[in-house]
Amino acid sequence: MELVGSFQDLLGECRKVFDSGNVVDVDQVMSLLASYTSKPEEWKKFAKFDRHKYTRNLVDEGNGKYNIMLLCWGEGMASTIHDHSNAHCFMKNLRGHLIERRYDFPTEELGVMIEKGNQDLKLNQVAYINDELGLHRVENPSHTNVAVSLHIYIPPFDQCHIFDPRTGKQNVSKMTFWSRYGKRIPFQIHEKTSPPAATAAAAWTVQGETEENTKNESLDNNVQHHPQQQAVVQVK
Ligand SMILES: N[C@@H](CS(=O)O)C(=O)O
Ligand SMILES: [Fe+2]
Repeated sequence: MELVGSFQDLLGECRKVFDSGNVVDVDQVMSLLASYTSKPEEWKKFAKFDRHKYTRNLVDEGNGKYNIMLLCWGEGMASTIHDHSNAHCFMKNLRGHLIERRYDFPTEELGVMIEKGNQDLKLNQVAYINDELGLHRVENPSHTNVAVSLHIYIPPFDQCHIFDPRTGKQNVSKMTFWSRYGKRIPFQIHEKTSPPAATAAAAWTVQGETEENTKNESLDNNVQHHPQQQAVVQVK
């Protein structure tokens, strides 16, 4: 495969590939993503960070067929264990270092979820997951550097399941964009789709946290690198 020259070219190539049929050739898309060398000046207008949680920034709505977005991870930020609503999920590291941890769907007998493998996603590396391959969570392990990843979801989805790592219980999490096409989305109040807090509360306890500061029903889940500090909890 030829090298993709720029971020804009990559978006154009994705459009061609995904418009050309209904079958997703995973290897082809992975090679396409791998062939682009990240240049921050080409994508930085989409990369908008928040202090408290990782952000999802829409780059291309893909004619309704797929979504391309940049995810911006502050120091120590992470997602919690989640699925991808039966979509294909491609990701590529555009900046920094990320770790992807994988899990199986919990069985009927719920219990602590055990990581079945993990991979480092170094700069420019590409990964792929779908629900048949299992669940995952992603984290920026750095205390000092931010990270940015490009994600492609085909078909697009706006909610997924999140899983309590201690019990395997699942909840629905609505997913939103922090910005679209480089423009910040005005503050919105989102209806909660999850059951009452009691069921979700347990989902977010990271080692060392108290129950009180863990009521969080969203997909983001900051890693607590400094046990002496309290983890920041997003309140929607
Ligand atoms: N799938 C997650 C990001 S990740 O942790 O893979 C999302 O779209 O927000
Ligand atoms: Fe994911």
